[in-house]
Amino acid sequence: ACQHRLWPEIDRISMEQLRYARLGVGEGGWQLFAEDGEMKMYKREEEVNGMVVDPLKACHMVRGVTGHEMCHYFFSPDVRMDWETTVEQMTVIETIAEDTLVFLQVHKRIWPASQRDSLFWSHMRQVPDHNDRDGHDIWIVCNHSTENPDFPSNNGKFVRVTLTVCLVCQTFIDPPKDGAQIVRDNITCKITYCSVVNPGGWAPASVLRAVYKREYPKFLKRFTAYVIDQCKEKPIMF
Ligand SMILES: CCCCCc1ccc(-c2ccc(S(=O)(=O)CCO)cc2)cc1[C@H]1C[C@H]1c1ccccn1
Repeated sequence: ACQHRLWPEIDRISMEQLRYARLGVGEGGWQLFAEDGEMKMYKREEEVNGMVVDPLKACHMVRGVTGHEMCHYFFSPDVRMDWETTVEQMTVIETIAEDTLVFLQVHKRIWPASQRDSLFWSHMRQVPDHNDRDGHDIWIVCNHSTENPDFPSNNGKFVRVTLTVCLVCQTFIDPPKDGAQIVRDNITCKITYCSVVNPGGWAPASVLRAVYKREYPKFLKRFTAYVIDQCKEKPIMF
């Protein structure tokens, strides 16, 4: 992977997104727009050329899974269609490394806008976390739009969205008493999910904001429930 032409960009954007995810929501005009238990969703209202591109930041605490497990299932193409209900087709068009893939996805049409597709590299990485006392690493998956001459955007069929997404997960362990073995009940995963999606072509602001408000909470709730369900009978992947 390190000699691939995209590697410098992949490395830079992944680390930029890690820093961005770890910034609090206290400053920068974030407004809380959805809450569900431990999940809090914030957005900023932004437009580019009259198109809504509202950045989103979701913070969540999930008990019983590790950050490695969360990122593993988010990254894996094999299970993508099990939890990603807003995607009609998903293809891995390039394998840059075992932790770095290029996806082409056709998204379900959102009436009255035209149907979208997305083409992005996806990179998963473990990052040592220096200021974490119990020394548990951070796992991140970063998805960022890219181009590929074999799959030109706006090929007449779909409008190509551009996106940058990151899922940053940190595992916290509440060690059991008397040195007993760690079980899932002793584990909590702190999740920060950030996304900026440019719709790629005009779509009514009211439609987009309504879709974002409906789809993002559903998406994150469904994904985290999926991972909890997949992991509960399996040995812990730290
Ligand atoms: C007129 C609609 C314009 C934009 C539609 C659109 C496309 C892709 C995406 C998107 C692309 C990737 C990701 S991911 O986290 O990398 C996982 C892999 O699939 C997530 C969401 C979002 C939206 C925006 C609707 C919004 C929306 C939000 C959550 C689910 C579905 N739709």
